[in-house]
Order: sequence, then structure tokens, then C-alpha cells
Amino acid sequence: MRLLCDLGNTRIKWAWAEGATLSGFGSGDYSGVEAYTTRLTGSVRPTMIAAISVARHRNEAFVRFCEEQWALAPQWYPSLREGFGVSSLYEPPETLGADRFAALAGARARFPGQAVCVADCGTAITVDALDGDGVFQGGAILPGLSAAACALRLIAPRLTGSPGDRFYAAYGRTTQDAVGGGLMLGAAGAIERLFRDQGAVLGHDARLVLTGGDAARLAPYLSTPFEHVAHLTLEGLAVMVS
Ligand SMILES: Nc1ncnc2c1ncn2[C@@H]1O[C@H](COP(=O)(O)OP(=O)(O)O)[C@@H](O)[C@H]1O
Ligand SMILES: CC(C)(COP(=O)(O)O)[C@@H](O)C(=O)NCCC(=O)O
Ligand SMILES: [K+]
Repeated sequence: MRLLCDLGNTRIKWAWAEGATLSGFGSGDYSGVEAYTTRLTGSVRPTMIAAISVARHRNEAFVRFCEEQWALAPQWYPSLREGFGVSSLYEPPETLGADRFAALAGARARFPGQAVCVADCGTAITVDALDGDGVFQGGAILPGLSAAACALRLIAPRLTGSPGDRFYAAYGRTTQDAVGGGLMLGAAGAIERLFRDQGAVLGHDARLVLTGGDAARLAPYLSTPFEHVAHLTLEGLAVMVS
């Protein structure tokens, strides 16, 4: 079995792949001595390790871990101009985050021939336009929920706390609720606006797909129809290795 890993800025996510079939999904953060390693230690030896990373400073410890655990070096999958059904208009194409490219490859495989807007709600939120011919038309990057909360706290220390798991209205009556509503509705509104404007290059039958660590938390705030695909980036990486 292959081990697929996605090193994001907040967390590493992984899955085991047998062909296109994924199982054993896991995730871990980078706290302590790279806390994720305790969850992967003792796993069966993968036949190969495929990885993408947008957190270059985490790569060295990851490579060392793979070497010590399984005597294997991960194979890295960067963004391409062309490949796996995706043709990228990003300039230069290799500067597109590898997670964004993999998610597009995942979208192409899951929804062949269809226009898809991929909203990946992680450390950053990326909203990417993939047309029905597989052309990546471009996208947008904005702060993710935790990043936005953290930035507010840093610059305006009275704005403590970060959004919890309950539903926030647009009319918060405490600082906490006002920040919670602003962050959640702001992010959801931004995704919907970007999706709407991407209609100009995607056509109006495009589908909206949400993925990433905050997708489930943002889902109740969207009024546009969408699909939640929890592991789209790893699905794309599975396509890229097979
Ligand atoms: N167990 C968790 N640990 C850390 N963040 C989590 C967790 N579950 C959900 N999140 C949320 O998911 C976001 C990170 O999403 P993720 O897609 O893993 O990001 P990245 O790919 O940038 O590392 C965080 O900003 C946080 O709000
Ligand atoms: C935009 C990102 C920071 C998102 O990363 P993430 O939130 O998944 O950690 C990452 O895809 C990245 O570093 N991209 C490189 C810049 C670009 O895509 O233009
Ligand atoms: K990501």
C-alpha cells in the first residue's frame, strides 16, 4: 500500500492508497516532536510514500521520520503546467501550491468533464476555478478562519477568542459573537462571491466543492448549493501516483 501525505501549514493529512481506493485517513499537527509521528509509527511499511507540501519548513522532519520508520524517501509531487487532466494558466505554474494542484486533479477525476470551483478551507482559503475542459483558470487566496482570528488578535488585542462550533448570526451582541459572525459569514460570503464571479469563466452550471479542515464548520453558512468532499487533495494525489 502507498502512503499519501499532504503537508499543510497547520496539519499533515494522510491516507493509504491501493490503486485509487483510499482508506485509513489520518491527520496530525506539528506540535511537540511533530505529534503526527506517534500516529504513523508502527504502521505497515508502505510500498512508497507520495507527498505534497506547502510547508517547506516541515519537510526535513518528515523526510527524517520516513527514513527512520521505513527506510524510504518520500516522492514529492509539485504543481505542473499540464498533467492529470489539468492544464494550468497559473504563472509560473510551479508557484501554484501543490495542494491546490492536487485538489484540482482530484476534482477532475471525481467530476470528469465538469466545471468545478474548489474552495479549500485550510490555513488559507483558496477558491480555484477549473473549467469543463480541465483548464485551471485561476483562483483567489484569503486568510482561513484560524489565520483571520489570529491576525485580529495580534493587531487588535481586545478581539480575543476564536469562533467556536455554534452558529453565529450577522448581528453579534458580544465581541466574541461579532468576531465569530464576521469570520464565518465573511469567509462563506467570500467563497460565494468568488464562485459567482468565476461563473464568467466556468459557465453557470459549475459546481461548488468545499474541502479542507474548516469546510464542515463553514458549510452551514453557505446558501449556495455545494458538495463537501473531505479528502479531495488526497484523492488528487492518489490520481497523481497511480
Ligand atoms: N484537529 C484539528 N487541528 C487543527 N486544525 C483543525 C482541526 N480540525 C479542524 N481544524 C481547522 O482546520 C484548519 C486547517 O485545515 P487544513 O485543511 O488541515 O489546513 P492546512 O492544509 O493548511 O494545514 C485550521 O485552521 C482549523 O481551523
Ligand atoms: C495558498 C496556500 C498557502 C494554501 O495552503 P494551506 O492553507 O493548505 O496550508 C498554499 O497553497 C501555498 O503556499 N501556495 C503557494 C502560493 C500560490 O498558490 O500561489
Ligand atoms: K490544504
